[in-house]
Amino acid sequence: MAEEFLATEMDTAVRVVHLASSLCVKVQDKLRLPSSANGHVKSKDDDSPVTVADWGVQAIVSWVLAQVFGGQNLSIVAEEDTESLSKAESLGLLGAVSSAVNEALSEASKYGLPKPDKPLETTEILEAIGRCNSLGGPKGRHWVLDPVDGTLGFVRGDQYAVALALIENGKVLLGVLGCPNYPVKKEGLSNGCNQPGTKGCVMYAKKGSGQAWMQPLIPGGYPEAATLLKVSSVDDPVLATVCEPVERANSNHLFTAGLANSMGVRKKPLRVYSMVKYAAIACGDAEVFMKFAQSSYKEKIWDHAAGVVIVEEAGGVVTDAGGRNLDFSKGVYLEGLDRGIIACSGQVLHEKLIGAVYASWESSSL
Ligand SMILES: Nc1ncnc2c1ncn2[C@@H]1O[C@H](COP(=O)(O)OS(=O)(=O)O)[C@@H](OP(=O)(O)O)[C@H]1O
Ligand SMILES: [Mg+2]
Ligand SMILES: [Mg+2]
Ligand SMILES: [Mg+2]
Repeated sequence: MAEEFLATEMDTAVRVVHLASSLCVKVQDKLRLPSSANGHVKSKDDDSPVTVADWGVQAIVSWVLAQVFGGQNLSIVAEEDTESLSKAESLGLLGAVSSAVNEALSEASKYGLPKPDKPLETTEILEAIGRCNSLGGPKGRHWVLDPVDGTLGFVRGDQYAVALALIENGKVLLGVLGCPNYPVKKEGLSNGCNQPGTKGCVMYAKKGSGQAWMQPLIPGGYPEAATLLKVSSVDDPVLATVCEPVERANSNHLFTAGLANSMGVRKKPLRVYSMVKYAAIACGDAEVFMKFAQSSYKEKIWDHAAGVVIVEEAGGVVTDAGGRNLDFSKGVYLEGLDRGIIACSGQVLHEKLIGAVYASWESSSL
């Protein structure tokens, strides 16, 4: 019998996101200790934070993908690089990354993944991180990774996500989101996620399957059960929950409040770090997600690829503010994006929101 399309890719991606999420949980716990907080976080040139977890996840995902699919023709587009980590003054940080990576990889077989014969040397870890320097593009297969999305949320002990997607010829074929702090609902648990009282899940979907799935995160291993995800059936804006980025610098809160108000939304917006916003739409906890960054900012593919396919396969709609599909074929950036990104649980809310965008744009340029 022919193997199911992308079966190995999907299986590997889901398993490695579980493993990566376990690394993040441990690092986030350590960040709570005042003694290690500073040593595990660094500022990038744009003043955004990067942590042991960002580099650690990028290293293990890259290493596992290379083991399973061969390093030769592997293309990985990912957020982090090795520049600051390779500097002499970063020796302590590199040591912390190395410990986190080797601790996680020592558990890899519990996740059904390959495991190194001996702990990886720091040179191998830097190589794995540095290999993820592909620029993507319109042709061929590219893995797309945001090792920690919402790093600000991560360092603040809040929501964040591990996001891995596979793009082929510009289309997102599969997406996986690890959401270690996502509150898994009781209703979800009754359907097979049999870990009462836990938080944390991994969501995943394959393009065109019409299905999106959620597994609980379980400590130290890979779960048997998965639950089907479905977007909310609410299409009345009065009942809808709108989510958006926490930081004003990342999305225009005033503009989105105006849009929400004009489409008839009454509830206060839910401000959540990271692609957990896509997760909330996919599993029916929210109905609308909007992000309107400053016009000088170019959205990156790793901030959206996994979330978009999961929301779409769970029954939702994701477009730019002009109603067009996001274009993942142009390299690292979502080139040609019209103003902002909107994701809705269904067509009705989506049409109302697009209408509100047009009305507001016309009135603002009068
Ligand atoms: N100026 C600006 N405008 C818009 N977006 C930006 C900007 N700067 C960064 N980023 C990217 O936003 C990612 C975090 O988005 P969030 O939706 O999680 O924002 S927020 O943290 O809740 O405010 C964040 O992802 P991570 O770096 O992976 O955390 C960035 O890729
Ligand atoms: Mg990100
Ligand atoms: Mg990131
Ligand atoms: Mg970042």
